[in-house]
Amino acid sequence: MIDIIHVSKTYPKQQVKAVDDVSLHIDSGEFFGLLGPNGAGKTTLIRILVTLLLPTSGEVQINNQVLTRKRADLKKKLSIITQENSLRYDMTLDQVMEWQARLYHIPLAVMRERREELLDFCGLTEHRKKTVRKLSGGMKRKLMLCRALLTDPEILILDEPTIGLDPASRRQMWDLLRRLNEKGLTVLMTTHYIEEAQSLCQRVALINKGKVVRLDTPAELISQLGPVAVDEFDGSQTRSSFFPTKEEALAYAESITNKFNMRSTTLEDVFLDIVGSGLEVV
Ligand SMILES: Nc1ncnc2c1ncn2[C@@H]1O[C@H](COP(=O)(O)OP(=O)(O)OP(=O)(O)O)[C@@H](O)[C@H]1O
Repeated sequence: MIDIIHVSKTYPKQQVKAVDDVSLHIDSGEFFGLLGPNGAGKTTLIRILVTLLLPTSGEVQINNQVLTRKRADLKKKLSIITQENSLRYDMTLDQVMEWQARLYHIPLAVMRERREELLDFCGLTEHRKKTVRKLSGGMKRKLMLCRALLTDPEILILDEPTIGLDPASRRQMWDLLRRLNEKGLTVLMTTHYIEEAQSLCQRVALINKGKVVRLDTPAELISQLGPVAVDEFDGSQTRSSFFPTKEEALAYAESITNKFNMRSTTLEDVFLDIVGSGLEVV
């Protein structure tokens, strides 16, 4: 499990407070989402989680032990997939995995066995002799997933795992992540695709200006806003209103003259409501 305890980060030169007193507890086996607009502090927070950045104050604990750069035993439990494609284009898939094994001192025999399993799991076995430059965007993402799993982490951290992927590749990645989570892997991810968070995450934290402004299950966040939405177009823009029941939504819809559409509220509505409302902190 991960405990983020009163973590703040100020970038000294710019004096930007990117993360502002964030505390979060993420259980073992949880699928957890960090959502927030551009510049909210999500990437900074996950870089702190994997000790790529040091917090200005506060600490991170893994299984109740303080994480520092020197704690190789704790760092081994975490694996990160960053937003950037960090693969070498001249390497084959097999070579990418071998390279990773050497970096992490994984014995060759162990690497071979895991590589077979992981390439098969991600549906990449038939492409193993190709160089990275010949892979599609979706395949590259899957290879980054295989590489991140080679060290057999307890916690997988993903920064925008499906950015730039087409809908089919995105759903394939969702299935892989779901299956990994079902096997017990703790998953923490950031995403701008709110329907992705709604579909995958057991809990989400909404972050803005470095602070956690909401933390709950997607279903609870939707229920708090009102599970039935009425969109009305007033001739220049669409406005959404939210209601606890269909009856109340219908009563409202009948009282207006604008064209309307009634639908289920989504996590995206919650996100837009919070981000657009000046954000009161919980
Ligand atoms: N290396 C850096 N030096 C100075 N300021 C930075 C640095 N990295 C990020 N920031 C600033 O910190 C704040 C948080 O940025 P961060 O990248 O963590 O946000 P984010 O939520 O991940 O954004 P996005 O969704 O766009 O990836 C922003 O104001 C950003 O400009």
